[in-house]
Amino acid sequence: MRLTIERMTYGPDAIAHTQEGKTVFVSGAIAGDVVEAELVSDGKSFSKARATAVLEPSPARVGCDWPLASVLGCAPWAAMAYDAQLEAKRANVVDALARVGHLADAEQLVRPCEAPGSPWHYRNKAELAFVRDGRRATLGMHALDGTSVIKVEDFPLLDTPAKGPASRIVKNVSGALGYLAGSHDLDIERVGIRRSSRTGDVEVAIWTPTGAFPRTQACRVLESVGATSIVRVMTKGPAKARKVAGVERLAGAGSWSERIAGNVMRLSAPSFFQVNTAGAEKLVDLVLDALDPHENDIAMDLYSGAGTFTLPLARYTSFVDAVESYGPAVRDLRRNLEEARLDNVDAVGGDADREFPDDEADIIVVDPPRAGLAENVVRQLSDQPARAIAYVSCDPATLARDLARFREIGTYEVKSVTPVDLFPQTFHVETVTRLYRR
Ligand SMILES: C[S@@+](CC[C@H](N)C(=O)[O-])C[C@H]1O[C@@H](n2cnc3c(N)ncnc32)[C@H](O)[C@@H]1O
Repeated sequence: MRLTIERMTYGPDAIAHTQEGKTVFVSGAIAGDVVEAELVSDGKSFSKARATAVLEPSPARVGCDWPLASVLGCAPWAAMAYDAQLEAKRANVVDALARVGHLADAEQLVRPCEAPGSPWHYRNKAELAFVRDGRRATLGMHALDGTSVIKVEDFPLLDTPAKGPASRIVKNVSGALGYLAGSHDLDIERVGIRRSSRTGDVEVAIWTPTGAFPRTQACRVLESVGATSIVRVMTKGPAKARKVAGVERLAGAGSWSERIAGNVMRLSAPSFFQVNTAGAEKLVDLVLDALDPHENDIAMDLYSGAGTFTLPLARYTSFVDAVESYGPAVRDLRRNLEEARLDNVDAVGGDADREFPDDEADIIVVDPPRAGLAENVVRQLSDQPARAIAYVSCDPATLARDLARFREIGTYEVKSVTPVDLFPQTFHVETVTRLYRR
């Protein structure tokens, strides 16, 4: 079947229509391509297809030096020129606001997509799958089709120092664990690598179930990989709802630090931190710009994590109420505040809805996970006297739903939505929305 690709979805696929007008989600193609495609599934309202040949390439089609980009799930848009990626991300945000949030002025609200860093080598973190077949071990990434783990020794999305052992960290860790697997029953679920070219910190986190682990031997083989910290994160519970049971320091610092927006943040392996430091710094800029903090202000930071926005807000305001539900992140936040000598923050561990601060805030930042804000959090925020709310979101659809709820209640007006590209070569997009009190 010959298809002309119209646009990208908020996902790895692109969209085309058959001559009869049926929507087809096409993998392996980008907007502007004309492709030959084979049907993968044919549903009632839409079909799925896979491009088998590019008949006429899109003007936005570019070559990519990384051969694994098209097979791994981590760079599904790598065949698209970077400018076209930014435009497609903005279009997806407009589409979500219009379709999900029914915001008729979506096109006017959404600004051009910001591109704060390099389109490659931007990640401070690599998450690698570990699979064993007898004594052979593979450290790699899941293939786009989810059927296998492909060995990865070079990961060009990872921030890479020019020299030193840390420049080959993925290859080094792969070699070390492969060697160890030859003589030990290694029950490893995955391996996380965090690296900062700003602080020089490199952390290797080995995720395993609780129970026996050859820690002495693991330390010995990992000694020369170039890490400043090696930890074991122990997990328990059923596969789909695995919980962190504890973090054990195997060697070095036992945590990882990053410098961002004039602050140093120290993080334990399971705590959230944006994978793109330059991008996170742009978010801080946009949030501060939206909130315009004054020294007598009371600020609120819901879903604060380890303090990306809490620390700058604490420097510019008189007091910050921070709420974060994940224990290790709350501990990181308290330690980061202590090290920065900031004592004007109440760092509360708990759910943002149940632990919603009693204070009346002047300015508020919220940065929830993909699920967005609980309906009651929107209600509680709408009851606040704050002059401005900055809503940082990583999911355009839940953002759209929440903005529609803010509009319905009516105390806050949506002024603008700025997309920020923290995840080049992928469809993911972060946004900062400004809401001002009417
Ligand atoms: C997208 S992260 C943002 C963290 C932080 N603002 C940052 O930029 O590093 C979302 C955070 O919300 C936390 N979280 C998830 N559900 C929550 C809830 N119901 N109440 C409070 N925090 C929650 C997560 O643990 C995570 O740290």
